Formats: sequence, structure tokens, C-alpha cells
Amino acid sequence: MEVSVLIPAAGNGLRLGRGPKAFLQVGGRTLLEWTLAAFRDAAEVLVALPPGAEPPKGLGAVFLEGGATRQASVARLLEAASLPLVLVHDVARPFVSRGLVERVLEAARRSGAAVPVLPVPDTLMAPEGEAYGRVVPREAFRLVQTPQGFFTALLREAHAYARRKGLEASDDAQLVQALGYPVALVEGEATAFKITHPQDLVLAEALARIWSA
Ligand SMILES: Nc1ccn([C@@H]2O[C@H](COP(=O)(O)OP(=O)(O)OP(=O)(O)O)[C@@H](O)[C@H]2O)c(=O)n1
Ligand SMILES: C[C@](O)(CO)[C@H](O)COP(=O)(O)O
Repeated sequence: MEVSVLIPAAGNGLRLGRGPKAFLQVGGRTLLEWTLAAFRDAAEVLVALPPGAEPPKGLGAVFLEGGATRQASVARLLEAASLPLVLVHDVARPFVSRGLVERVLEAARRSGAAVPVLPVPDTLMAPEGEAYGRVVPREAFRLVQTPQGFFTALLREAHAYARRKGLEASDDAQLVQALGYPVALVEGEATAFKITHPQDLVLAEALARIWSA
């Protein structure tokens, strides 16, 4: 795959409470190892680790020090990317299929910016304090995942724009959109869920037993 894969893995996993997720073991492998397996054919893989973390050896990736936020970590990885197309993928989403990677890559090659999304499966409601509030039409919303794919020059421009305007966003697509560039949507997948809270580890351990990237 002629693409630079950027893996922000410099978070501290505060909601999970088990230290940085990159080094967390699930099914006998770290989340970083599971994630890298999905991108083993990539021409270049760059990983941002928490400051002071010892880079693991023999994984075939280049390790950099991450920043204080996800956005800052991606910005550092982006500076080091050498190919015209990038995929940005959270280490916290270790079960990403080749099919999803290829879908995003293909759409990004065509349109310059593409992200995977999922429909909302449940009733969606805005609570009023502690009480059941207004139900909003779930058809109007999507859950946003990674990998997100971009022309490298476009994502660099978006990060530079965000720095100038003081924008801070939870994903890269928002920065590209803020620049006024449309972001294409592709079909996401349930297995690429983000390991965020302790209860997510139950599903992750179960998936690890059957997963082959
Ligand atoms: N300073 C940061 C913060 C986050 N991330 C990365 O961004 C992704 C999404 O973040 P999240 O799931 O929120 O991970 P954490 O920041 O580790 O978790 P928490 O917010 O619970 O501390 C993760 O792959 C995480 O490692 C990063 O590279 N640099
Ligand atoms: C990038 C992301 O995974 C897309 O859903 C998400 O925005 C990361 O959010 P977090 O709050 O940093 O976990």
C-alpha cells in the first residue's frame, strides 16, 4: 500500500485506567501489535508514543514522541510523513479489517478526504437533567471511526489552518471540513470500535480469540 499510516498512540488511556493503550495486552498481543498487523503492507508506518515511553523493537514502524492532545500527536506524525496519501488510525481501534482499510484508501484516493461511519443503532435522546428528554432522529446522525484517509498536503493545510485559528478537534476530518473541503463517507464496521472504557475489554478479549487481520 503506497500510503503513510499515522498512528496516534500517545494517549494515557485515562477512561480505561490501565495506562497507555498502546502497551495494553489483549489476547496476548499489545493493542499496538494488533493495529500494526492491519497495516503490515503499508509503505510507511509512523507511530506517536507518550513522551518518555520506550519504543518497542522489531515492529517495523518509526516511533515519534506524541503531543499533549490527539491533534498535536497527529500534527507531529504528519510532519514526518513522506507519501502523498495518509491514513490516520487510532491505536485504540485495534480490530480494523483489510476491507475497511481498502475502502477508506480507495475513497481518499478519489476524493482527497474520506472517513468511515456507522449508523446509530439505538434510539437517540437528549436528556433533560436526569430525565428522559427529546428524542432526536437517529437517521440524521452517524458514528465516526478511523482510519481516516487524506491527501497529505490537504491534511497538512488543515492542521496549519487549525493552528492559526486555534481550533482543537477530536478527529482530523473536522479540521479538513473547517477548511471548507468536503469529506466523503464510507461504510464503517462494528469491529473497529474504540476501546475506551473498561467494559470494552470484554468484547476486545472475545474478538482477539477469532480475529485474523
Ligand atoms: N495526546 C494524545 C491523546 C490521544 N492520542 C491517541 O488518540 C487516540 C484516541 O484517543 P482516546 O481513545 O481518547 O485515547 P486516550 O487519550 O488514551 O484515552 P483517554 O481520553 O481516556 O485518556 C488514541 O489512539 C490515543 O492514543 C494521542 O496520540 N495523543
Ligand atoms: C478519532 C475518533 O476515534 C473518531 O471517532 C475519536 O474522535 C477520538 O475521540 P477521543 O475522545 O479522543 O477518544
